[in-house]
Amino acid sequence: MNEEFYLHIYNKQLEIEAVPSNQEVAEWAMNLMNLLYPERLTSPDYSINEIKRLFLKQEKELVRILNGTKACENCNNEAVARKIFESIPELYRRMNTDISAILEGDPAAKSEFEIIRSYPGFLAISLYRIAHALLQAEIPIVPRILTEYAHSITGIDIHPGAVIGEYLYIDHGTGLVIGETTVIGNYVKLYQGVTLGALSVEKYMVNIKRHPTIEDHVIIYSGATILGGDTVIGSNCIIGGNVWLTKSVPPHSTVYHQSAVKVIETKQP
Ligand SMILES: CC(=O)SCCNC(=O)CCNC(=O)[C@H](O)C(C)(C)COP(=O)(O)OP(=O)(O)OC[C@H]1O[C@@H](n2cnc3c(N)ncnc32)[C@H](O)[C@@H]1OP(=O)(O)O
Repeated sequence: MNEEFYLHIYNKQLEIEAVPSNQEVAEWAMNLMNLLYPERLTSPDYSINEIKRLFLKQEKELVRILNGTKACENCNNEAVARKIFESIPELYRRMNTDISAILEGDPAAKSEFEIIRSYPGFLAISLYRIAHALLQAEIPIVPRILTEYAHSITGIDIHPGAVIGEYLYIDHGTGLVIGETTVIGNYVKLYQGVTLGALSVEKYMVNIKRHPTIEDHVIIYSGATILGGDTVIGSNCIIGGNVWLTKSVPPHSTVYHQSAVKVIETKQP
């Protein structure tokens, strides 16, 4: 490597926005999850006072993260963190609706404990819900770091800008992508490989609704792709596996391809 290369890296350092490391952001969120769901820990036995102290510690840690985020240097970070933590009971209530949706919808789910401990869908939704609250408080960059952390450990990519109702059920979830301007109602079920995306992706579309709206009680089976900001999947629809949809669908519809698979028995020699 020559001097020019080292100089290039050195100069890049000077331009970098001060933002706490991705690891610090992820640790903060996972510690919050451990507090909200002590089922995630081995035999926790905190007193009520210790629980209060730990929540306060998390709030202060958020202030520290926000103070380290240069783009937000004029924000009142104490007030922002206070507001976020005041909304934690409501976030927790919403997360619990997601647990109920999984427990009631998935024949393989045996208990809340199992969902809290092992379901990637629940973890991804929970981290999205925290990130969405941070985004609503106009905190820069940190929400996206958080959902991309969730993406890296679960394979589920939910943009923090998506608006998602209660009782979201994600089963398996690997390869699920929910774009920035998606709107999802209540009691929606999503399976692995579903894409809620933009019809085409161009930079000028930055402030345009590019991703679909999914109304209440819709089931979208594995591998389905639903595209476009004007595409509305009406309530109580079932979208079959691998369906490719760029148009709206009226409520109570079932959408699936006709099977193109032919099974031809080959004669034994
Ligand atoms: C681990 C896990 O289990 S994760 C969950 C994975 N499972 C899924 O994602 C389920 C996906 N299910 C589907 O897509 C279903 O077909 C549904 C729910 C949309 C519709 O189900 P049904 O109304 O029962 O339709 P049915 O099974 O009778 O199919 C009717 C015909 O359409 C075909 N068909 C149905 N869905 C599809 C599809 N997604 N793609 C291609 N062909 C399909 C069937 O093969 C059948 O063809 P045939 O008449 O030539 O035999």
